[in-house]
Amino acid sequence: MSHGWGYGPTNGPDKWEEDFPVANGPRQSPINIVPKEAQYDSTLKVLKLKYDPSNSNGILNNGHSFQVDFVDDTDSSTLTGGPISGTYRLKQFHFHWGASDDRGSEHTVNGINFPCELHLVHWNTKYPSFGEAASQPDGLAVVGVFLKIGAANPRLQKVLDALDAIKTKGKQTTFPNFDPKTLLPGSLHYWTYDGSLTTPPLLESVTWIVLKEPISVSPAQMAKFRSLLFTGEGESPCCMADNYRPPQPLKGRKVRASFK
Ligand SMILES: Cc1ccnc(S(N)(=O)=O)n1
Ligand SMILES: [Zn+2]
Repeated sequence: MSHGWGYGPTNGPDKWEEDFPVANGPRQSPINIVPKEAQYDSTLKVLKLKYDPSNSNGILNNGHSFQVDFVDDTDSSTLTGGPISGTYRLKQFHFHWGASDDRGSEHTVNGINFPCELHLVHWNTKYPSFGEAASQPDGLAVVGVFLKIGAANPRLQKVLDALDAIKTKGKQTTFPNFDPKTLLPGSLHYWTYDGSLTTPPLLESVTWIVLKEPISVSPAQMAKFRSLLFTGEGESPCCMADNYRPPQPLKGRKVRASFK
């Protein structure tokens, strides 16, 4: 790719291997999850997510999605338990979504797409920084949450109300006192497998933890996601949507389930 990666016909997921050959590696993400083929593992622990709302810092349109960044210089917002050992700190959360409600998630379940998927990105504190951790096979843990069309989700609204201030690429604003725990479903039952970042540099450093239960999002709220732009101020506008990578080959990996 002569220009930066993206989701268009000339720089989208099928082209990423040109600059990021790991795109064809053995543990790429996302994947299609087939519940009947997932192995129940009774040794998997309960997920423990402990988030301090005062750690939420800012919200940024990065030109591929938008992300809410967290102060991660202490162990005040962490993920422990589940399939991981040790302590992983929350770095940021972001979403992937479709131009229409029939697509948008990265992971699929029995080949079914959801309109949107939330990713909460955490890094292993056995490494000195997120950047260091991202290059290690056990460096990152991402919790994935599906969003399903239904009633408007009041917990999502605070995030969506901030999007008017970050419409174009590079715009950011403050986003204090937000508890990402409010975005989680009632059940923390999950599937887990060894994978990668789903956007370049596609590093194979992610323990994926995909929650079985979706949270709701209304059609009007989905329209809010789609009101963002991939493009910067003054550029010809391109609506931010279809910012998802399709499922990748499993290549012999096992998906485990924390539930029967
Ligand atoms: C922080 C980060 C970078 C790239 N990709 C991801 S993702 N989509 O795998 O969570 N997260
Ligand atoms: Zn993501």
